[in-house]
Amino acid sequence: MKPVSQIWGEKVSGKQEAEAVAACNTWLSETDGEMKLWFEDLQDTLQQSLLGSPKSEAIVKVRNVLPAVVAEGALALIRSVPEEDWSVTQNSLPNGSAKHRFRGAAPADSAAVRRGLSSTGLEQSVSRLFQAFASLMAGSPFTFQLGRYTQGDFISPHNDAAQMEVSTETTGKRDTYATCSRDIAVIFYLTKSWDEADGGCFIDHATGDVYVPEFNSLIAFRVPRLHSVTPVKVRRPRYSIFGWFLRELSNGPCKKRKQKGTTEVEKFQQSDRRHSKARVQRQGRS
Ligand SMILES: O=C(O)CCC(=O)C(=O)O
Ligand SMILES: [Fe+2]
Repeated sequence: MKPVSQIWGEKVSGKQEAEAVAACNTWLSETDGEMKLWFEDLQDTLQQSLLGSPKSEAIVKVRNVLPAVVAEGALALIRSVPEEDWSVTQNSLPNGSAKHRFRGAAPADSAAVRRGLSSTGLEQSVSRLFQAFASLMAGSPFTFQLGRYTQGDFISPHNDAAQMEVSTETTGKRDTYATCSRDIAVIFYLTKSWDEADGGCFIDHATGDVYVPEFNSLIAFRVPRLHSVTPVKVRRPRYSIFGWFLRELSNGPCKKRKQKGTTEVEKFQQSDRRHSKARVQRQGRS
């Protein structure tokens, strides 16, 4: 980590960032302690409002999702992701997906998060963060990733509906795969002092409501739901953790993968590797 970094006009002390990351890691690793208690209320709120009967039509917004010091650590963590790990995604999907452009990093599904927990450094910290969010809907398979929108980035109206094959469990060296559809979308915002005038606002097309990304808050909703992100107007990055809780469609998990490189995370990782390779070549490293 740099001793003092200048990030789009924000002075950040490397020491403060390192301390925030350490506090975040400590809290997240206490799975049976404070974190579990902290998330209990949030779990109830989300599960009752999104899974209750009749099916909820509302978007749930929750403030102060993490203790303040942990949220600071999560922001420091996302800022410390190396530039080459951020992959641009823009209208590259052949399935007629909505127009969009933003950067994503560290995509992970349920099994990838479990594997990441036994690694070290940034990968472990990010996995812990994803695991914490995953506990909000314990038992559901999921996919999460880090998001970064900079000037001009956006997503045009779309409803998030998609099906995918994800690895849901790891037993020994073998992953179990299942065909899933997105069921609940969650977006956790990590950018400070963001105004409507900065763009990058979440628009709910069902109601016309505008959600300005608010530091340490999340929104969640049932998929499908038409929404968009307005173009970011400032150079300052808009950071988020976003993803979906999934519903298994197949009759029981499929034990064997159909084809190498077919899961959503693998596709992303392949494009990420191409992207990193291009950068490494440009930088003249071997
Ligand atoms: O970041 C947001 O506010 C929404 C992101 C979104 O809609 C998506 O990634 O599908
Ligand atoms: Fe979306």
